[in-house]
Amino acid sequence: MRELLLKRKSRFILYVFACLFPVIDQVLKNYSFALLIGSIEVATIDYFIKVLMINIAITLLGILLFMASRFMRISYMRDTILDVRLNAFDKILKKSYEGFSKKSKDVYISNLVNDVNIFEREFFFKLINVIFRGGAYIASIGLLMFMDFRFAMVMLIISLSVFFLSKRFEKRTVKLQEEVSDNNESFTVGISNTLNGLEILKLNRLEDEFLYKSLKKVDDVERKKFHFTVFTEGQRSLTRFLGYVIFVGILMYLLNLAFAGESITRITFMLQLANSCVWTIGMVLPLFNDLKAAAKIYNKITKSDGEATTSINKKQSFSFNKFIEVKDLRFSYEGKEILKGASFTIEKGKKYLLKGPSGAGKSTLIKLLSMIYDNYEGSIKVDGVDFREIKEDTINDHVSYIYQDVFLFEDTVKNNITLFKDMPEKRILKATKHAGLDEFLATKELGLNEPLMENGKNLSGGQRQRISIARAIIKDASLLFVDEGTSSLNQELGSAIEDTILSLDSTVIAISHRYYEGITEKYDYVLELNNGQILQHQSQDYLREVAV
Ligand SMILES: Nc1ncnc2c1ncn2[C@@H]1O[C@H](COP(=O)(O)OP(=O)(O)OP(=O)(O)O)[C@@H](O)[C@H]1O
Repeated sequence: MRELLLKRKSRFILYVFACLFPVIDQVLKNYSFALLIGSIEVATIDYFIKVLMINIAITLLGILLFMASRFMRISYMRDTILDVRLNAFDKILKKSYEGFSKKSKDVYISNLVNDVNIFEREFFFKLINVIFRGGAYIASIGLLMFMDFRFAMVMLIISLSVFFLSKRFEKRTVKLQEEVSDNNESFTVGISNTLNGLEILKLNRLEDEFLYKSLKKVDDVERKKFHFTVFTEGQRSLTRFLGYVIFVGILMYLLNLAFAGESITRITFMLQLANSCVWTIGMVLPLFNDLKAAAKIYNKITKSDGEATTSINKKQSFSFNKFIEVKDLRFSYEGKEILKGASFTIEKGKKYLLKGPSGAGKSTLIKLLSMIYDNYEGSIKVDGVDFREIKEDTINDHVSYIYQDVFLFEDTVKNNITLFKDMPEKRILKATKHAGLDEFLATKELGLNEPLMENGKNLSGGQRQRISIARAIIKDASLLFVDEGTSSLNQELGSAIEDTILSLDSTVIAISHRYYEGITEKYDYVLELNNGQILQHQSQDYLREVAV
């Protein structure tokens, strides 16, 4: 939190000063009010007019101070909130794929929207109040020390006692704010799931059931917010009540001074200063707890979860010229063993067809070979270098993927294929031709510049798949992973695309449940995954055996 506020140190100091401007205004107003009351005692029209002029001048000064304070604070707050959003986004982007996929993406959306909003709403509003009230308290107690040292010391001791009392509420306040944040996450995930499956819900007339579930989640969020508000307001009420009790004591003491002959102006001014101390006790102390809660939210959305987000200890870069050797590979999901000592070798330039029953672990194996997971046993080495020593980001330039689930950006066909890189048009057209996109592009007035809707909503499944295939082809990567890459294409196009994939120079490791006559035989090897083990076959032999 401190590093965020002090990132712009001089502007933060200016911000604190700006928050203190109203303190000057308040002290001056207290004094001018005391003069006004005191004018009853003096009882001359000249004195009254003088006091009135002072009051008007102080009111005008107050307006100027308010405007200056706001102007000086606003840009600092705006830039700091922008930093919070950037830091929160940065934390998500720096996550490893494995770390990222542990939570639903909607949790991250909730962090970026709900939590940032909580922070924005709570933090600066509370901070300005703490600084202003804290400043007013120090100014008031300082002036009181000049006027009546003993009285000021008693006020100080009372304030410290209430401060320690309110500290006892801190833990619970932070916890309740965290619960609000967690419930916001769960609500966002629930709503997103409902919207994602809306088509199925409508077709099966399940809307009411899901509406009820959503309402329940809204209810949970609101209940948590209510608990938080009740608890924080409860604190405020308690400290306010203590404030009233203290105020009655102060009033009795000042009445005694008045009976002893102290001037009305002085007594009124002391009353105003003491009042400002009492209100500080009543209002600032609970705000400290609210600030702590907002800071906790900031840490939650911007600080690392403790998982390794970068590969700082890894020194090697990915380079694949000969072999990838997998030895005795074991991998489990939460105790469920998927790979049980698989060993095989991938030779550069060869084409591998990964076969196995549904749920055998084929996609998992591809994730391990593309360095998405690293919590495995055994070893994976590329040209003799252990995967665990290779920086994850260095593999990206060497690997392409064609998956069944295609992600498309809300941008042109061209940018979706080149992934926003500058590439010669000739190279793009070659890739679109190989991916079977020519016919589709010919129907579009803007051709490659045809805009796509969010995730390619305006395309058919096959068209989306072909764009992803062109994206993989154009990358010209040394290693190409294909997971059911042609499943949404018809037999004719699927076989043509698979033929294209097999004609690339890349080493191909593909999962496919489809058999294309005369094409599938072009794979060099079949890796058969069964019961966590890999059996490597010459593809011709394997396919002949299966056909029999
Ligand atoms: N992130 C995950 N967390 C926990 N279990 C998982 C996860 N991903 C996959 N599994 C489980 O691991 C097993 C292997 O899944 P995987 O997707 O690798 O199989 P597959 O052979 O590709 O299956 P299919 O041919 O049906 O796509 C399955 O039982 C699956 O339920």
